[in-house]
Amino acid sequence: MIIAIDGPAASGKGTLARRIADHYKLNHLDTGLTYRAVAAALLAQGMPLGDEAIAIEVARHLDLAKMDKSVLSAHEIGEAASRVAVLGGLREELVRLQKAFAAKAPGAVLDGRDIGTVVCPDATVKLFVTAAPEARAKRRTAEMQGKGEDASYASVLEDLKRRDVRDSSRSVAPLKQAADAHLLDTTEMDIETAFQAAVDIIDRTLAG
Ligand SMILES: Nc1ncnc2c1ncn2[C@@H]1O[C@H](COP(=O)(O)OP(=O)(O)O)[C@@H](O)[C@H]1O
Ligand SMILES: Nc1ccn([C@@H]2O[C@H](COP(=O)(O)OP(=O)(O)O)[C@@H](O)[C@H]2O)c(=O)n1
Repeated sequence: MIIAIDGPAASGKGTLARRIADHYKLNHLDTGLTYRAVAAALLAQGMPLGDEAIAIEVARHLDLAKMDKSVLSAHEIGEAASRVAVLGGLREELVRLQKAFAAKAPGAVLDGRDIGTVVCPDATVKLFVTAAPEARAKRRTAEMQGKGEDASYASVLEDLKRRDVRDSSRSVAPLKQAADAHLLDTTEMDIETAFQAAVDIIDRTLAG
């Protein structure tokens, strides 16, 4: 069983993906971390984020098990990740790794931007998780402040909107809802309510 979860930044897709994987005893891959890991490596080497040859080389040596979320979740790495994510050759390399992860038993939950459209077009269930930009910015600001990062609501909102535009308008694998994905708008839902809504959709789909 494969569950594909896509959506914009800070919509809650990662939180849902982790809980759903736990609930159905599936593996979980946060595919955003793969783009973040490549961006972080380029930044650390002082290389331009548009250097596709080096980005591909980094991706070829990427070990999914060694990606450190606590380091990679930094706000500026998210911005850099969306810049490398426009590179088609890099995407091919990362999608290869993501597909191999999804193929392993007993199945997986993957979250990202193009899971339902490109990585797992035949997923058992597809969710497109969204929320109003203001709700997402509020969540991300609280998350960053909770980790002691310096964050203002206004600048986080501006950054998220800019990233949404870049992710939705790029020519390769743009962020978009797959035709057969279920829309889950979590603007007015807390985490528990969103999780229950997702489980309802998944169970209904599995029951046919
Ligand atoms: N429905 C929700 N209501 C309130 N906060 C939420 C909700 N879903 C997620 N969060 C919080 O918002 C932040 C971003 O969630 P996350 O799952 O990391 O989003 P994404 O993976 O889409 O970027 C986290 O701090 C998370 O705990
Ligand atoms: N499947 C994916 C996952 C992430 N990405 C890119 O990677 C960036 C960071 O993704 P993320 O999921 O870690 O970001 P958040 O939604 O957690 O803020 C996104 O803005 C996208 O540009 C992508 O292009 N395709």
